[in-house]
Amino acid sequence: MTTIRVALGARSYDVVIEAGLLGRAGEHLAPLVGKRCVPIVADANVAVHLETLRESLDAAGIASKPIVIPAGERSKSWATLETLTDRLLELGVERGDHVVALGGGVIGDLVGFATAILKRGCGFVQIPTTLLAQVDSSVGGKTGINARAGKNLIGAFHQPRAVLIDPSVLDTLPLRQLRAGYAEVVKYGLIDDADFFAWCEANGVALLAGDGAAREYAIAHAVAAKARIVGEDEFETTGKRALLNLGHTFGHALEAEAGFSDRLLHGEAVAAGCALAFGYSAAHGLCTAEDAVRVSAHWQKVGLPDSLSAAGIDAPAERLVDHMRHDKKASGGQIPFLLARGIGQTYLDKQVSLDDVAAFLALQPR
Ligand SMILES: NC(=O)c1ccc[n+]([C@@H]2O[C@H](COP(=O)([O-])OP(=O)(O)OC[C@H]3O[C@@H](n4cnc5c(N)ncnc54)[C@H](O)[C@@H]3O)[C@@H](O)[C@H]2O)c1
Ligand SMILES: O=C(O)C(=O)C[C@@H](O)[C@H](O)[C@H](O)COP(=O)(O)O
Ligand SMILES: [Zn+2]
Repeated sequence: MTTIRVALGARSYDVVIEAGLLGRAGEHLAPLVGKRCVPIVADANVAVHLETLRESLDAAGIASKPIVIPAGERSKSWATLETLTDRLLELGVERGDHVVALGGGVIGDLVGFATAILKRGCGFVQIPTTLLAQVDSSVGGKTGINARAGKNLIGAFHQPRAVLIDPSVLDTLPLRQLRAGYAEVVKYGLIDDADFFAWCEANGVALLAGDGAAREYAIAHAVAAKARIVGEDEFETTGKRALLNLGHTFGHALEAEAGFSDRLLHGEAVAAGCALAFGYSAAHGLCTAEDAVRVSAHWQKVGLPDSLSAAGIDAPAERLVDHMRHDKKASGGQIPFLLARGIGQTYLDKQVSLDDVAAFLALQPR
């Protein structure tokens, strides 16, 4: 068992990682929830894991109530948020209670936001069931839903009280989803850890093929990196946490263009976005062309998109740039971009001109 502390003063919590943990979740949750009934929010694709979790709570003498919402990105919406908060109110959830988010990043972001605003703040616990949620979204307290204008534009910082990660639940995750989550794993290497990127180059294929040791190593490494960065800049004010947004300004524009649908998953958009960020950096002499090629080559090797065309996006450059204007990092109309001086040397550049980004995007093959 690996335990990683997310150190945030009064909001600190542990992330526990262990194969088979779901079946022992009751023991871990008992000290938090006491004898209160636990609402568990999940989608239909994790029904088998919901059953294991409920049995484990039952064995610990804890009652639970499942709330099942539709799977997919479109559930990060006002409509689903309203249904969910109404249901939680019907169940009589109190501020001191803990709602469990059992699922991927969609469930985690939605439940996190619902509990941030329900009665002005209730407790929640993340039990992530996708690779993406295990290495990224379950940790750090970014919660929210999408707006018509773009991705994650409505939300709050609201930290979970605990995160329980059972890597063995990934056995039921479709390969496409595993790959998409892997993009956020590699992101940590690209940001500030060239050795970890090299580890991904050597072990990514095995990880995706089901190598349990590689999977567990990557999850623990990623969570430790995220805990460190979030611990330094919880509310994304100093620029440190913004590094976790590598590939996301491009990526969110691609997701918006795909209509937040299964046409392009978040992790796929992030992979293409990282390739574009490195491509842009190389085109401006910030990093070498070899670095950009290395990023693209890795995405190709593991079957992730490394370009607009590979992501299936043929939108004109101006429309992509229009999506970017809603970026939450914008300040005074200027959008900072995560660029790279090399692999593991990402930095926030506040001087990038959107005209220049549009010119770069216009040159990308459609
Ligand atoms: N809050 C953050 O810091 C943060 C970080 C990264 C991504 N995100 C958000 O996370 C979302 C993407 O999350 P995701 O990739 O987990 O997508 P997701 O939650 O839609 O899950 C992907 C699919 O896998 C299914 N599924 C989940 N676990 C499964 C399992 N064990 N077995 C079989 N099927 C399973 C789901 O039902 C869904 O169909 C995006 O909205 C993204 O913006 C948030
Ligand atoms: O935790 C963070 O900080 C991140 O940026 C992690 C990202 O992978 C994640 O997709 C996040 O939701 C993006 O946040 P946003 O504020 O750019 O929408
Ligand atoms: Zn992301």
